[in-house]
Amino acid sequence: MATTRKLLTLAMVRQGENILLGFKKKGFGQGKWNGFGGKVEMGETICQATIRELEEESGLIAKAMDKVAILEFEFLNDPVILEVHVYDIVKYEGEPIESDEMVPQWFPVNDIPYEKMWLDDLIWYPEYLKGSKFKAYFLYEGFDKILKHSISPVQELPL
Ligand SMILES: Nc1ncnc2c1[nH]c(=O)n2[C@H]1C[C@H](O)[C@@H](COP(=O)(O)OP(=O)(O)OP(=O)(O)O)O1
Repeated sequence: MATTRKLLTLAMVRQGENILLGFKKKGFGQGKWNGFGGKVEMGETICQATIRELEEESGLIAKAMDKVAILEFEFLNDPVILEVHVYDIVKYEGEPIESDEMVPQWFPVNDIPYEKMWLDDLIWYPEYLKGSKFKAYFLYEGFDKILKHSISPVQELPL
């Protein structure tokens, strides 16, 4: 089966011991808490898409960011691989506001609502919270079962 890749972004916003998550009101991942992001559109760089999606979904304007991970998601019997570029938003302006897609809320990092998040988050958030840079791969069967995964630290990530 020939595979195709879809590029997506995910912006992580942390302030000290708190992390900002958004409750997805509609679309893919509806009913889950997640970082802020979406598809990279035609003619856009991954960085531009990260900034646009963060503003659209949370109202925050990214001023400095650092790529921390690339996550690959494959779904059994689905030729589309999701390649999610994860950025730590180091500096931003504005206050979180509810959007059409997301309801933002701060959570203490030791009380992240993993039971209402993607299963894979439980695996890679701890790496992110440690400050590591990494690549990870997840093979899902449906949306609620991970058949296989790998996670490996890296020194550098491509922009
Ligand atoms: N498994 C998993 N864990 C953590 N985060 C994610 C996943 N799968 C994902 O797709 N994501 C992230 C990556 C993106 O940030 C969003 C999905 O974006 P989506 O809502 O599909 O993209 P938009 O461009 O905003 O969508 P529409 O506006 O076209 O509906 O979840």
